[in-house]
Amino acid sequence: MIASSSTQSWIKDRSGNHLARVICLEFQRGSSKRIGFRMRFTNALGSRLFRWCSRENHTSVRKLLEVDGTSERSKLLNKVSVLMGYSNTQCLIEQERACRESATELISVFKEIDFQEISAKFPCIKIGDSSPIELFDDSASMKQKETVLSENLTNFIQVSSGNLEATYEFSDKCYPIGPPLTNVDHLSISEESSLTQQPFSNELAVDSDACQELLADATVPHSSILDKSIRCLPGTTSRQYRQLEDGGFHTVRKLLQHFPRTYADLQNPRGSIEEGQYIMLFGTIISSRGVRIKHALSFLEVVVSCSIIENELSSSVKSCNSGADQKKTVHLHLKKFFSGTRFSSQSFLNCISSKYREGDIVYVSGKIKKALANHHYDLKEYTIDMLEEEEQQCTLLDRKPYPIYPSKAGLKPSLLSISISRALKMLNPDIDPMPHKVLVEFNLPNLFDAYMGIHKPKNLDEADLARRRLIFDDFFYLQLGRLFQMLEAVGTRIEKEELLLKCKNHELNTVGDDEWSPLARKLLEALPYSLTHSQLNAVKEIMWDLRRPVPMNRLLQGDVGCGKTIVAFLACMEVISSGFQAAFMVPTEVLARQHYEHLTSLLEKFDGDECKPNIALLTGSTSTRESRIIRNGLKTGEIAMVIGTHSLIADKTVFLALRISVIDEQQRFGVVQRGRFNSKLYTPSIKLSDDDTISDDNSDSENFMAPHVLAMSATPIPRTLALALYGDMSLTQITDLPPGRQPIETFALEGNDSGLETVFQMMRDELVDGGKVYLVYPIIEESEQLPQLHAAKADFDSIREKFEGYPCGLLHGRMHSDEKDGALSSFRSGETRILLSTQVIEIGVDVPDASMMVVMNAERFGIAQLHQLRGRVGRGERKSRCVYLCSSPSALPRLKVLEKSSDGFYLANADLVLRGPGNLLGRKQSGHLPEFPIARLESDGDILQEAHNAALNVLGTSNDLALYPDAGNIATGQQHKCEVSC
Ligand SMILES: Nc1ncnc2c1ncn2[C@@H]1O[C@H](COP(=O)(O)OP(=O)(O)OP(=O)(O)O)[C@@H](O)[C@H]1O
Repeated sequence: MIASSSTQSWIKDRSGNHLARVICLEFQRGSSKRIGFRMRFTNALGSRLFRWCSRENHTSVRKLLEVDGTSERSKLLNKVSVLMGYSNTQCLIEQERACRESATELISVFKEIDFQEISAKFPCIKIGDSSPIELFDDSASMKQKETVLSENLTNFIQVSSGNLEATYEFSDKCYPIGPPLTNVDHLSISEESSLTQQPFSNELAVDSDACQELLADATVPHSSILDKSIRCLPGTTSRQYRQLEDGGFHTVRKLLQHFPRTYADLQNPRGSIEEGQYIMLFGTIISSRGVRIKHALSFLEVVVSCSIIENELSSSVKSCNSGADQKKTVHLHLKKFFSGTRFSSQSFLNCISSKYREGDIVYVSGKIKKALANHHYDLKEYTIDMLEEEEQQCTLLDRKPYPIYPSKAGLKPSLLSISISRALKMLNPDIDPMPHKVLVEFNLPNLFDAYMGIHKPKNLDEADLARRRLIFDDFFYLQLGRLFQMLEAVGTRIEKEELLLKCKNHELNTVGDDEWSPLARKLLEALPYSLTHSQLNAVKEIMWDLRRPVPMNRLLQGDVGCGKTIVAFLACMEVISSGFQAAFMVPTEVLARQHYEHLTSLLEKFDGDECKPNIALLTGSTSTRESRIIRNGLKTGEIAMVIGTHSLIADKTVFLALRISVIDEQQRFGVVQRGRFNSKLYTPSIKLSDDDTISDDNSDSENFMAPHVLAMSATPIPRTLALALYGDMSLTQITDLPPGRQPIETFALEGNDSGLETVFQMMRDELVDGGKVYLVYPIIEESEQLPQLHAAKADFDSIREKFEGYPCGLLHGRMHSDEKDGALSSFRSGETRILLSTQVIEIGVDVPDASMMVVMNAERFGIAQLHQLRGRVGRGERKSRCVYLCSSPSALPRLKVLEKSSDGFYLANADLVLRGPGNLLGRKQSGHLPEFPIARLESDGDILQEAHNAALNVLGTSNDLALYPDAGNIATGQQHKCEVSC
């Protein structure tokens, strides 16, 4: 295959040192000819390239990877080496070796430098992959620093090759200050990269020894113990080291940051064991055997005996001691089947069964299936953790919470747990770089106690406090980094202090309504209502952003029905008034049409046609001919604003001069889609010809500026957490509802016959009174698997019969878009009075006089979703009602929460409380915050606020952090944490 020049430059751009090392490794393994042990090629090169090209959608490289078979893989290595600029693989390997020899030399130079002294003098912050930001910027110390560094490094730089200099970044901007060991590790032992294997394993041993010496050096700051290679863990075999490194655990810190997913209660639960139940129990192995069933089938059976307390009331076994606790022993059978002749040999079976010794204490979890004998159960989909270390068994005896670790990269939780225990033993109590004052002020444990508390808690409170501290760290360094970067951009001390004050006070920068553009003012006048106080503030704030010569990136957040749409429309009018274009993207066609009709009706009220902007609607169901006309209009600038769905991000949609993109309900769009939308909007809009003068007073740079982005969301997120969540987005919140809104009366009822009858009567009353009713269903058609669920289509006829005289409509996702629009507009116009719908109406649908909603099988929806659905009623001045019907009484308590409150924030928290702390440290809960492994979106806003305040205080007392010499260590040592780009 002849690689194109784009493939070549693509690979060159990414090759760096990593790829060269991977090639060496693969080559070494693939050509190993040890007798009886021919090592195979690994997949490291393939997986690395594959990850890159899938991320960047590079098809020609992907094709390059489509090789298999040993000889093919050696060809692949050769090909990639050539693309990287070497003559062949051999040549690459020789150069790499030379490089490593120089690296050993570098280590000896490092040894002579007093890094602690340097880093204490010149602390720096390093966030993610960014270059270190120096915290000391006065020129005198700069000179001093340069002298120190140059004196120490001149020797080395003279002997090192250019290649090496580039690799280790000895440039003016990037000094090897801060904990040097991270860099030394980087050179010799392992990298914080996801390389699956290390090349030159023999040489590694040499480098590793050299590094161990360095690590033991007394000048090393304590916190850098955390950055030691895991190869310093005592009692770990080299196979385990390899496994851990392959799993991404290269340093002690990485290992300690593998947090438990939950804690098991060491008292086995009370109650009875039931079929299908998922249990977690401690017990003792009483037998383990490998059994051959036939020549190619065998199984391993481990029997675990567990003792549980069974309460008389919940027991199926009768006892004469009414109400007393009974201790009962149950036997759990854990079976694993093997097929294949090589798994049926006696030696294999002996080997696997000997791994589970009689008397070993284990922790098992899985699903219960009754066995034939009394008190015997099969455990399906099980996991078994051995409590191998004495310490773990003590935990059991002391009845402390037992941490359960998630597996990672195929590593057994037991290996992780043991390695973590060993890492904890190595920790020093003074590893904490956080200023002591901060810990006292926010009542936080130190880092040592936090790691101990999260991995070996004495009780759940201690685990929770530890978790708090670790979340605080994540947020604190992020805030410190961000604020510090902001301050760096500002010149004098007074300006810096002013900026900090502004951050503390959230001071508003606004443009008064008398200064708005004529179009925005006309739209304001056309409204049948006046804006609420926070709507007005939001518009003023946005207008201020729109006037600045840098692109706005703002999130407009407000509860359902608070009136975000008009705020966004006004922003669009402002840019259209200056001759630019606006794009308004929404997640559904129904919503796009609704916004389009709403805006056109407002524009119709403008006097005189000449100033009315040209608005278009572009969705997936717009006909090809019409789309072509609209796209052409956008390209020529004839159309000033387009409202639509994903079609707006299609490649063929090109704008002449796009200046603002509004993204409604932005959480509905994936990050990738949003990114695509932004980048798409950035490029095509710059194609202006020489005579395309948009506005006399716009400079060229303004015309070529990327568009402003205004994202809208009704998701109730605490302000502070939203700041972390949406990175560098500014936040505007609408906190009040339009006047005249009446609270929605809410009822949660059981959907049995009498419940349904009550609801139907309420509906009848509402219809007689002139209201309109939504009936919301979880599914469209009846399902055999879920017979308890009501279905929209199936109920349609019976509802029509029941409410004769009141026309009914049907709306669901499988309908054609014309039919959907028809159903919604009939309901809006009053032609139909009852609308049977699925949750397609959840987002944004606005029928102000809809006055009642009934949600069938409400237990199928989340609380936030039910709150959004309820927001479809009560959008006008009419008193509205909402009824949640559930199919089982057990769901009622959850729904009753909605009866009590209509505050989105309160409900988000209540949801959390109701779900219980269960998966306390689970990643799932923090789905929105991938950068923060243990922070929870719903509950940890206050920690972020505290971290924000702490960072402000730290920078307030010392703008350049000179008073916090440890800050350099803080920041560099914690660089892995601040992976969010700032
Ligand atoms: N200041 C106001 N006074 C009276 N009515 C208003 C005001 N602002 C908006 N409205 C009306 O309130 C209703 C809801 O507004 P809008 O659709 O913009 O809400 P939203 O914040 O987008 O809600 P959702 O998140 O549910 O989509 C609309 O009918 C709108 O015309």
